[in-house]
Amino acid sequence: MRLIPLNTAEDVSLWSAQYIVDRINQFQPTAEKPFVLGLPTGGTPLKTYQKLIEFYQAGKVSFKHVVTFNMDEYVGLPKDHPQSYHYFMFENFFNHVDIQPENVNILDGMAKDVNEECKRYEEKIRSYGKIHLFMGGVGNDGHIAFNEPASSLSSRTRIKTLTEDTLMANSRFFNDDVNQVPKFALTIGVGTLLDAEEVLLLVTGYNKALALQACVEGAINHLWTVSSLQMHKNAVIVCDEPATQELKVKTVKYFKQLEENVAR
Ligand SMILES: N[C@@H]1[C@@H](O)[C@H](O)[C@@H](COP(=O)(O)O)O[C@@H]1O
Repeated sequence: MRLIPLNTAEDVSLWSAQYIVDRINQFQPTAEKPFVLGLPTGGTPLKTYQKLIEFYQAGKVSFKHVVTFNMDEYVGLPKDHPQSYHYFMFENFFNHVDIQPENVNILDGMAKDVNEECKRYEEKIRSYGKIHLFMGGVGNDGHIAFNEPASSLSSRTRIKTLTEDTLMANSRFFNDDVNQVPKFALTIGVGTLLDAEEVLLLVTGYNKALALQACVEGAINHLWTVSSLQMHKNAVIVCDEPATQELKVKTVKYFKQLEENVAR
């Protein structure tokens, strides 16, 4: 695991966007050999998307041969609902870059047969071999995608019931009315995420401090599904200073020193 402790959320967005751009450019994607990128929604990655758009506008990256898979989607929200993850992704990212719409994959939360939809999604990912880089955020309770506490650490894409904590946290997008938040979501599994070649996790703000502690210092535990990243061969976690509040000073120092050595 690599932990990159930065100062501000702004630093996290710039670092992560640059990292993604570098990965895409190193890969030199073509129509026959596209770069496969996993993507999250939420407040945390918003600025990363803005930076990616800026890099695209400056001619530093193209998404023409990038295929994307989003992590999750609410059940029962149509694609044009302003709080659906479909809407979020097109509004905040896809509409502003040169990605080909047929290369965008997002779970269909309106599917008649959700189990079939989840199976189809897994098969589509497999048809590309693997996801090269999966960017993610984390919930206050340590959930990754919508893998709520006690999700199996080998789970695959499926429907999940959202916890009270998540409904409360996400009610800020639904007029602060918890009753408007969908109770179910389709989500990639922890196993699906761990299959990616590389995972890039963004963690910002005080309210993520316990989740970051569980991820970096805690034992692997299904109650904090983000801790599963300890089993991944290539997990990079980028955080701001407020998110490190619950980490030991020694832990932060250790990872900072490692990064200084990398830079030299
Ligand atoms: N399913 C999403 C997660 O993928 C996201 O990581 C989390 C945190 O979102 P935010 O970045 O807004 O704190 O919210 C939702 O529950």
